[in-house]
Amino acid sequence: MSKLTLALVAHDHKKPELLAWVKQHIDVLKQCNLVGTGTTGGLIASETGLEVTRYKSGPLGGDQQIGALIAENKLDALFFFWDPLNPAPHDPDVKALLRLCSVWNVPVACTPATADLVITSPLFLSPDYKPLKPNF
Ligand SMILES: O=C(CO)COP(=O)(O)O
Repeated sequence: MSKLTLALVAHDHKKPELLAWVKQHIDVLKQCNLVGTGTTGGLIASETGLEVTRYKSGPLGGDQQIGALIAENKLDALFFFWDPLNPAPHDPDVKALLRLCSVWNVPVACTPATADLVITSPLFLSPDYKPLKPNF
């Protein structure tokens, strides 16, 4: 069975929440290929020992690199704890990344509660479950 590829991304004020969530679900996450934006990926790798492929930091293009994975059908889910209370200089990139999840029907969780529900779904690791992909 091929491993799922998951992206982990958090804005600065949300990084502690994402780190706590990763630690809580480490047994499932260990079974997946993990990618992340630069700072988030580095933090998760150093704090948990998980292997994380790191792209550029979000403001420097990391969100767009993850968006490219989605457009190439190489990402199975995005866990993106974005910050609703602080403006980001790269807000258009954030919006573009979330938009591509909708375009390509990629599961995206933006809060710990949603992320809990996604990762504990019986469908999550099921080899029989493949989300429908649009037929462009
Ligand atoms: O800005 C981000 C997502 O929009 C995250 O980038 P970092 O992981 O490099 O902080």
